[in-house]
Amino acid sequence: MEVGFLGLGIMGKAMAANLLRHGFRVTVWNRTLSKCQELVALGATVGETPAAVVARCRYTIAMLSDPSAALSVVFDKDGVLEQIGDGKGYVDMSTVDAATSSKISEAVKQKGGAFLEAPVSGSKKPAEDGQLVILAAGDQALYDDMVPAFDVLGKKSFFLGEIGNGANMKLVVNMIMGSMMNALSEGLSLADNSGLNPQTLLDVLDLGAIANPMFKLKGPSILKGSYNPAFPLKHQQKDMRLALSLGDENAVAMPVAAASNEAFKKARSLGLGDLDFSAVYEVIKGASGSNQA
Ligand SMILES: NC(=O)C1=CN([C@@H]2O[C@H](COP(=O)(O)OP(=O)(O)OC[C@H]3O[C@@H](n4cnc5c(N)ncnc54)[C@H](OP(=O)(O)O)[C@@H]3O)[C@@H](O)[C@H]2O)C=CC1
Ligand SMILES: O=CCCC(=O)O
Repeated sequence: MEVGFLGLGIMGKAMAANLLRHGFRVTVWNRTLSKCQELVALGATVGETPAAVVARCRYTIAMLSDPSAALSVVFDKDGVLEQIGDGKGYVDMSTVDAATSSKISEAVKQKGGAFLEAPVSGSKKPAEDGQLVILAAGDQALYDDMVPAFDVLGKKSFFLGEIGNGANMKLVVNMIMGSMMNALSEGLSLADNSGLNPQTLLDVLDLGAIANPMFKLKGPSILKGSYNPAFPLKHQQKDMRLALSLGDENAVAMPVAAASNEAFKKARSLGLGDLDFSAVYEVIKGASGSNQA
């Protein structure tokens, strides 16, 4: 199977490499074109523009930072829309809001193409290991065509029906995750400021009812002050913002998420946006005057 891949950031690079390892022929494009070279070394071909990739491939996947990037790659000059048409499918796996996804879907369909939104749960390591959870919605025939690729990229795919359901599911999941990261950070800070050993707190958490892979993975690196980005904080804040907007639309009160969003915004304002989202701990620690170095 031949696929195009647009966007070779933390996630896109790992996902495209995974497809290549599993025998897919992959044509890649990235805004910063030089980043394509690592994938060329693994056997990829480069398309000079999104349009060139779509012209070459029946199916094209995108993994881009945010709604503005997702729209730009489709609608701008040399974008996806210039070459999408009958018999071609476009699959956007970026985390965006339903309105962005619908706009892209309508435009692609108007040109005769098929569109699927398919954001993912899981970060850099699951992307490298093909262990993502895929939250697809939109064109069911395109979903069926993409199953071989989704089986390589993920451990489980959901088809959630109409456009917007995948985007919204992803935003709900990340809203919960962002709030949990804030709760963990407050807990670590409280333990530290109460004279407890934060590592012992992590050990206790890991044995109880709220044990989870995220606390287990991020807790120890937070205590080391190590925030090498797997999921950049600026993207987590974008997801909190989009989830809160979904809450506004549906009149759902989300005070916990709103407070968490403030902490992520503060972290961004302090220049922590490119670090891992667990760096929000630095804001919470700072606010409480932690004892920890
Ligand atoms: N990292 C993670 O753990 C996860 C991330 N996600 C979501 O996946 C998406 C990608 O995340 P991630 O790989 O971490 O992000 P990165 O910041 O590492 O990569 C972002 C990608 O988007 C491209 N891009 C940004 N702006 C534009 C633009 N205006 N036009 C064209 N391309 C653009 C970047 O190109 P360039 O290289 O030129 O800057 C890069 O390829 C996001 O929506 C994120 O929320 C979902 C699950 C997990
Ligand atoms: O959107 C990013 C999600 C990160 C994760 O699921 O670990």
